[in-house]
Amino acid sequence: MSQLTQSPAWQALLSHQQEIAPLHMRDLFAADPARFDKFSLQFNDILLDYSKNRITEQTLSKLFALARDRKVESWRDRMFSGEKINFTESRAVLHTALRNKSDRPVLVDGKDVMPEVRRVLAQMRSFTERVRSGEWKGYTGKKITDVVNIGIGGSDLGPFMVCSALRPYSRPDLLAHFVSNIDGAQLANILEKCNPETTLFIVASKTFTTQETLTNAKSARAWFLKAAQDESHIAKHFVALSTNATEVAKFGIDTANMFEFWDWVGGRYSLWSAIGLSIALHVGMDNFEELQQGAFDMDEHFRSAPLEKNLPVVLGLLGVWYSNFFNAQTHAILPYDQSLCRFAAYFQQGDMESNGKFVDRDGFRVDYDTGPIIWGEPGTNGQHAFYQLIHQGTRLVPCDFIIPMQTHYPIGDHHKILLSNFFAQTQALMIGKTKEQARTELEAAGLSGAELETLLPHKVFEGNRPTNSIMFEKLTPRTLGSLIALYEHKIFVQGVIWNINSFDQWGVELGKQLANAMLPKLFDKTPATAHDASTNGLINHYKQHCL
Ligand SMILES: O=P(O)(O)OC[C@H]1O[C@H](O)[C@H](O)[C@@H](O)[C@@H]1O
Repeated sequence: MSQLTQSPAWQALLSHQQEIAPLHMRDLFAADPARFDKFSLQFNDILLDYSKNRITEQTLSKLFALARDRKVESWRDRMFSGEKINFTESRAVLHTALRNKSDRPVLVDGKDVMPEVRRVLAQMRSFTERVRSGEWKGYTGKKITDVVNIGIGGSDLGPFMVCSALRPYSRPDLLAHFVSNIDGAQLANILEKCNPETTLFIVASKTFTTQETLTNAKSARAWFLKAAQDESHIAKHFVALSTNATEVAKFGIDTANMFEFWDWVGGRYSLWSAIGLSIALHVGMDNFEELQQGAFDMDEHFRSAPLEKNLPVVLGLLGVWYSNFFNAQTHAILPYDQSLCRFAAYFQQGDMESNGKFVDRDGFRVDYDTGPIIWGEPGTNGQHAFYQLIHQGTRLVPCDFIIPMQTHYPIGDHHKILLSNFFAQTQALMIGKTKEQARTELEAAGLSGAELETLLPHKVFEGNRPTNSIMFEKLTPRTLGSLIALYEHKIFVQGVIWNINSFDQWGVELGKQLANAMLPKLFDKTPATAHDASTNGLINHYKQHCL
């Protein structure tokens, strides 16, 4: 048994789970009118209601004891202070420094990184202002109308998610597009909409070695040069966001047009860095800094609030409760806000790349589950697609429901309808519908006898399905910043409890290695023999049909 699973705090939760499992939330609510007040927290304009969880006060105190036992607070302080907690890459983890709005220095290897952070922010401000004002011109003297961010993973998902979320703050004459997939379809579809004279390409890659990004960027350059004819025009239409100046120069982008960030920024935590340039272009630098400010607000809360009042800690511990003590395999993120349509996709990388690890910090295979499968779609679309399983399936699916109280798009009573669905779904998942209630309803509808009995079991909802509800005033840049940081720190808390390194991602390497080795063999007819029978068979099937 691992240190974690044999710890008294873990063992106490294991036996406590036996007491909680038979309890139904509707009885817990009936027994305690103050349950909402006890189990909800407010941070700025964000309300977190976690009362619809299978918990009692005892559960929480045992979960907080686990957090203390795992030294969550000291790990948190080590992260903020620039210690190299990403030990497999020997790196500090300092996305929080990128949005540090205080005058506190942040030291890496004894050197304050804040002057560099501020230098790049100023560079971003001056560049975005020139582009947005029209002072920065394309090669024929026209202003930029389209920005195409070419990147993948952390160099795509964050900016894409935020640009979609903050669309109400954007200008219609400066559009942001995103190309990530190596599948030429995506690049082709976007280039179709763009004019080379007025398009700015942002090549976003932390390492500047990522195959997809470099291939897409080369093709974009070829498309551009076909019109512009002259390589000297590239400087007006291509900029790079990277930690790797050497590779940027090799690619042919002048390093004067490079916006730098640093190896202590993880790819999936990089939207706060120069990787956010497309956001700053789309919504303006003031709004980008507001987004950072919102994240900084949450950082301050995470650093200073007692665990019991700490939103990221509470969310993290509830996730551990279901993953490890109720065997929940997944966690759904369900924003009732179309603008957050990429929020779950963003945190698929954020969470699954961070905590999808089977080896602990000491190199041992864990004997407990780590990161859950993250998924989700905006409400109400999900209701008409997969909610059936959440309501009546055999699996426990803890869900986060997220909604702004005010909409940027006040059309008729759309938003009230959206809100009513939001309120109703978490209630339905909690309360369910008993056999007796279902029977009464069927009888009221005129059914009886065998007909009623046949239908009855299908009309029962067990309920007792856990949800968190997150409500906030309006999806502003600042609130969005706080929300993203909330989830980032939740992931951190869980990684600490599970004793894993949440900041490396070796698991993405093997597939890349094998693909690189295979690529040169896809150009001639020589049958593949070097692999297993399935892989040989697939490659040879392709060769027979296409070469
Ligand atoms: O920014 P890049 O260096 O191009 O990396 C892009 C992405 O690719 C990698 O495979 C990692 O899994 C991601 O964490 C990263 O965000």
